[in-house]
Amino acid sequence: MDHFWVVGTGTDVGKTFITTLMMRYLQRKGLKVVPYKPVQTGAVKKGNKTHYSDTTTYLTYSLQPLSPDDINSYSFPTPASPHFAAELEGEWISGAQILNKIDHLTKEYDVVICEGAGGLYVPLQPYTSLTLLDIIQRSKLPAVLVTRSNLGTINHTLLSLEALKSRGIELLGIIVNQYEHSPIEKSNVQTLQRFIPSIPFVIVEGNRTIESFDDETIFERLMKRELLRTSGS
Ligand SMILES: Nc1ncnc2c1ncn2[C@@H]1O[C@H](COP(=O)(O)OP(=O)(O)OP(=O)(O)O)[C@@H](O)[C@H]1O
Ligand SMILES: C[C@H](N)[C@H](N)CCCCCC(=O)O
Ligand SMILES: [Mg+2]
Repeated sequence: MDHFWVVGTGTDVGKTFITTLMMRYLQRKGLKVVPYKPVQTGAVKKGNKTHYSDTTTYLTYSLQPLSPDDINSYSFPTPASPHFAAELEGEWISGAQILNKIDHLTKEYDVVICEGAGGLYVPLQPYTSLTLLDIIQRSKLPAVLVTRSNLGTINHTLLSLEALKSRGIELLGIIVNQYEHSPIEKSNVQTLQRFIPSIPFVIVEGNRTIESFDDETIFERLMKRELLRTSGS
């Protein structure tokens, strides 16, 4: 079975939103799916409770039971780069631990969807050059890139694609998120398609709920055959 990363051109582009949509889409195909957020930062306080929006979103919207231990390795309260958020807590993010976890999960689930933290060149440790991109490369899994639709996305998207290509990371597709149908967004998508002619594009509209995508097959053309095969098919 293919497992893959959902990565972004930066933070807040919609990686969790898209991961959740793809999780539900594949769960509805009868596949046993786990979203895995290796490192999340930025605790959300509600009253005397603290939670993390990424894993809370997975748990809230999953159509299958999820074990909290399976969906995350590191959580740090400061909304900052993983290397700094970990340092503030006196913690150390181990790349080997993340890769071992992914290996374990791929043996337990039909599909593992790994979500990045921020963009690609995100440091994981305060005194080394280890980045999320290194981990993605070492995992040998392909990636879906989530990008914005508005002004600035052309450069951010092409730079991110260059980074993936330079590491030999297979690109499954590009998801243009929070699309609002403006002329500049239409031009942005056409321009990106001109620069990246052979890759599937999926346009995801903004201001919609997770459930509102349930009956859509927007990910059909993204999914390689292996992802759609359910047992016995
Ligand atoms: N297509 C969409 N429609 C409606 N809301 C969206 C959409 N995409 C993203 N959002 C909302 O925008 C916010 C940022 O999205 P999200 O949390 O998925 O970003 P992210 O890339 O995962 O960020 P991080 O780098 O922190 O992991 C969230 O509140 C999310 O629910
Ligand atoms: C806090 C935020 N929502 C993400 N969890 C982490 C973003 C890291 C960005 C690092 C950087 O590119 O400066
Ligand atoms: Mg997220």
